[in-house]
Amino acid sequence: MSAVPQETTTSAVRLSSNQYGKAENRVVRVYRDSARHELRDLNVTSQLHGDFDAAHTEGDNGHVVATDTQKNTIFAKAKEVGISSPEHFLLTLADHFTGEFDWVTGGRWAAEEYGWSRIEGHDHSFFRSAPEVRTAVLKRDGDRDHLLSGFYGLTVLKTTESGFVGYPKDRYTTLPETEDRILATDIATRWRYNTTVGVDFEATYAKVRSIILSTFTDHYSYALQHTLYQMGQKVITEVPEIDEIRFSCPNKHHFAYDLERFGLENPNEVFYAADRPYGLIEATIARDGVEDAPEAWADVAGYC
Ligand SMILES: O=c1[nH]c(=O)c2[nH]c(=O)[nH]c2[nH]1
Repeated sequence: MSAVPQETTTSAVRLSSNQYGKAENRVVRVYRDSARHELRDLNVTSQLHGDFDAAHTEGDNGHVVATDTQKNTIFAKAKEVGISSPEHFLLTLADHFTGEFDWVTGGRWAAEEYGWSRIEGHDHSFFRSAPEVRTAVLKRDGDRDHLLSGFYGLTVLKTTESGFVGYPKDRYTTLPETEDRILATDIATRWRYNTTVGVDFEATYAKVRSIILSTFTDHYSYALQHTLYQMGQKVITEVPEIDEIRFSCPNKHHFAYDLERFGLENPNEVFYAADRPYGLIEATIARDGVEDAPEAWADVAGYC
């Protein structure tokens, strides 16, 4: 039997949003201008927006700045411009790609930074020290920039000055009220700058981190929700360049272990640290009167 040629049909489609680039370039910049070396350790992703229609629809790569070229540019800029902060480095990349290629109208550049400290003050030996990973995401669309900074993985715990009472009780509620419990969480946060001009990103990062940590300690927490709100309120109050801050924080439950079975009292001294399930508390605190900017957050995975 001879095969009957099948008629193939193609649905009418159009190319909608697209972006492309090189993800997770692990660039380490060492400054060796003196015997006392400095170090920045980043994981950088570059993705371009613009007129790449023909590449998708025609197979014409005339506009496709190769992802390999984007990778090389990241390493070249680490040498030429240096890395004074993740945010400044991303702005450098954005200026380069939008300046160099007419059809590149914007993009998304993201970085994570890993913190190192000197081993006993040593000139050129370091240990990975920062408990948190610092993050930055820059989205450029024409002449509009959206810049998010943040961190994740900063684990904090307080052994008292936290409680949880007053919640509704129904037939499925078993949780006893407590006015004295452990409060522990891994802080993940991102904040949105209202400008990229004239900001000292290093100082601002240190300030926000410090506000978040000191706020965790400075009040009686009625719930993790209550604590996140206070952290956000303080950041927005004290940092005029920030209009919005988001938190995503697990409530890392610590249950007082039942020692009565062994004839022992346990006045909040011995706990079982459960790893799952965990409460997941997320909140955005925004400056009053300022419009939301959903496009700034569009490509951020999860809540923040
Ligand atoms: O800080 C808390 N927030 C909650 O929403 C909650 N729910 C719960 O069971 N424990 C807690 N703790």
